[in-house]
Amino acid sequence: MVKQTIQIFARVKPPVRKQQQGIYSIDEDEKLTSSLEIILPRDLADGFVNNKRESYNFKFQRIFDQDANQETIFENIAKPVAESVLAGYNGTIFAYGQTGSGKTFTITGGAERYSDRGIIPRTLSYIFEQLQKDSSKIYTTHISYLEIYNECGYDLLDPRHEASSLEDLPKVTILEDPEQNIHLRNLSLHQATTEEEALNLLFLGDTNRMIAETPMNQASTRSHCIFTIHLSSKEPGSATVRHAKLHLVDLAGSERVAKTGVGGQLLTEAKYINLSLHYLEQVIIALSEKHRSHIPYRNSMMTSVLRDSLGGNCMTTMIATLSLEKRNIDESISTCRFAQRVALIKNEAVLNEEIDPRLMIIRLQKEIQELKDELAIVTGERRTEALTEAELLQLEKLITSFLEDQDPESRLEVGADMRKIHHCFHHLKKLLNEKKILGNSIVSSESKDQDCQEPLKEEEYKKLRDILKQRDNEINILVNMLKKEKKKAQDALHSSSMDRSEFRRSQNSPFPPGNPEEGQRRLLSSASTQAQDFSTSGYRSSLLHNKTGMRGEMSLGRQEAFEIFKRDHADSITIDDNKQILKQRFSEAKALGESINEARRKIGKQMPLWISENMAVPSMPDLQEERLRSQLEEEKRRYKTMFTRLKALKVEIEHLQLLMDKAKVKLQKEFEAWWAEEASNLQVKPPAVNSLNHMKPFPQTSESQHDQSQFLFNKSPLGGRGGWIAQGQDDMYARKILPSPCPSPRSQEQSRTSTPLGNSTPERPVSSVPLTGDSQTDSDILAFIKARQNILQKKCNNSSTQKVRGFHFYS
Ligand SMILES: Nc1ncnc2c1ncn2[C@@H]1O[C@H](COP(=O)(O)OP(=O)(O)OP(=O)(O)O)[C@@H](O)[C@H]1O
Repeated sequence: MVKQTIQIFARVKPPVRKQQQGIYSIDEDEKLTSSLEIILPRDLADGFVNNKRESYNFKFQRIFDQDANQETIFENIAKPVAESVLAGYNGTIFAYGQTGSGKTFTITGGAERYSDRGIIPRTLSYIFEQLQKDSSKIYTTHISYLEIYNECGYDLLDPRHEASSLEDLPKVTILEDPEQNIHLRNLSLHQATTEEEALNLLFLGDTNRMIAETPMNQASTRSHCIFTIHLSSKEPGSATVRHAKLHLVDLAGSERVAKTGVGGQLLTEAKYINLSLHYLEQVIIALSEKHRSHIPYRNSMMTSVLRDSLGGNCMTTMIATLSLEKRNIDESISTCRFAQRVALIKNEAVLNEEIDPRLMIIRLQKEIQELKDELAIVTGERRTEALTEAELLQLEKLITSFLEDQDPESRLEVGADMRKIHHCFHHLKKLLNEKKILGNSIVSSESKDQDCQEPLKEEEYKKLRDILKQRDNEINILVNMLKKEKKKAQDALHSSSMDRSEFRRSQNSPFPPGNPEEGQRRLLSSASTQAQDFSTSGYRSSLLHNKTGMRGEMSLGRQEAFEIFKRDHADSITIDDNKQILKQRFSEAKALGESINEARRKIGKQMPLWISENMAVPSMPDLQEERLRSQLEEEKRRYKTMFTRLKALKVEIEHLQLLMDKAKVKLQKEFEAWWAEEASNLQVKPPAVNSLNHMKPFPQTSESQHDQSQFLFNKSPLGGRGGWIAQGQDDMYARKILPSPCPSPRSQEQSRTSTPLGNSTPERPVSSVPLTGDSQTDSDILAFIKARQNILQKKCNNSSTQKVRGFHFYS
């Protein structure tokens, strides 16, 4: 058992602007702890609720200042926890702090650079590396990803996510067994056999979390997320399995409601969040008080799930994320205060070992069968058939050699067959009787002779004594054998009743209720099928296609709008950068692959040469041999270095692909949100002639807004048919502003100047039409409109009075 208080660390986030930085100092001098001093600016101190102290001091195991990179955080905080998990102890790392203080950045990582990978991907990488190195045990790794939002649990890895939204999926609920162990119903476990599979699961969960978000539900800020690595290990042949869990927890923002100034739905959410963080605080206060017997874990889902991590069987670490900008000082002080209380909590981590019920059952079944066999022998239930002649002969031979053996320790081995044992007894009795008669006659004749003969020689006397001793031994051995058999039979009866109670006990294992063997088999088989589903990058791309697949169904205009949206989006720089880096890494990997093949080829060529040299003159190492040997060594070294680099590149490429995929999903999502918002705006305010003024710009950079205005007037979503897009309609309601049959002079002018590709129906006033989103149908509609316009145009030309109509919309 390892007793340890919860370890607390602090991480200071770099400020957005340097001038907003609050005043603080970190004292690293002390040996075991570091201290953080926060100086409250005078203006803030005046309004600060608790008191007017100007300086606050907090102690932490270590404080990481703004310049600490992700590698340092992993090495110092997460790696020791991962090591204890590998040793079989439970571990938890949770990040606590206000919104925007860097919890997600620390736990999951940033979305821009490979070097920004957070604790989860680095820990996965480390754990899988260690598992590969250790061949003395068989390891199994499963992943689960739980989100708690408004006190409801959601499985972020539920395969049904693709078909339904988060809210429609079955909620994860808590079950407590009689031993007060917590089980989570509807939370799926997915086997991950490689780092890549585990990263895919992380990506899948994060994407599902992002997809579920709406502007009204910024779940990432207002939900708690628990990514769990379940590790089981077992020595080959042993039925004892070690289970360890590592929870990596990204808590919701800890700010107080009053400050956030929220209302309505957001207030409800904030209340839930504050309530669950409040209950977390209650649990922590109760745990830090010495004589409290009741700890209110059950008050919230999060404290129930993290029960073991808080004052239980777990090595727990907290990271207080601090944003020490002036306006966030009071929240940071609250976070530090919370951490000080957490530091008082003592945990007791034990190795979680249990007998694998499946293996135990197999072993017991085998033993039972053996015992049954033996029991049958003892009770004579079986083998009633008489021994064959050959068997009898064989037995008698055995008895003879046993009797002739001078070794007093020798044994008569006939096996656990009562027929044979009985036969031995009979035979020995017969021999003994024969000897007796013979002996008697000898004795009588001898005694007759004795008077006239010499007394028995000492040697003969000794010989007879030995024979007697041997007989005694034989009898003892046979009696012992009989006793042993009887005892085994009794034990067999006893064990089978023990077996039943063991079986009952095993039902309290973490496997689903019911038959444990069946439960685990089901769990493993479903996990392995799911693992297959998630294992390949093909799965990831198909997932991405499904998540972003809306594009395939887009109307032409919407597609074009998306292209422009994408081009102007702030994230496109990151995507492009990552694309560039990916390209570089791919070509580096390709070059490395070629070099590796070359090195392998060289090694393959040099090896036989070296061997033949060696064979030719084995005992005389000459210069040539020495040269070949060092060349070979050099090639091998080069090969190893390149291979290691290639492996690292593969991981980096995978990660970059995940980052890009995630960015793409985010982009698509933002576009959909923007499009939908525009659609509802248009429905509220029917667009007038100058309705273009109402259109909301793309929610991006100023540069993009400039481009957007160009887009509005220069780019035609209809592939140069001479119209403009009226943004913001869902596919079914999308309206394309099309040339109206009777143009106003002004609009004609505008058309001429603003439509570069105005070749088909450009110089006409515009009108609109609802499109369906189906490209075939849309082009039919457009063809119809065009034909209609031609007719109307003719009509207009005939008409003597030309009305200025400007834009109008067909509905
Ligand atoms: N140590 C850091 N170095 C560089 N950038 C950081 C750091 N910490 C956070 N950031 C950046 O600050 C922003 C907010 O961080 P993050 O999303 O991690 O905050 P959070 O505490 O998880 O917020 P929320 O409660 O909303 O989830 C992100 O853009 C992130 O990249």
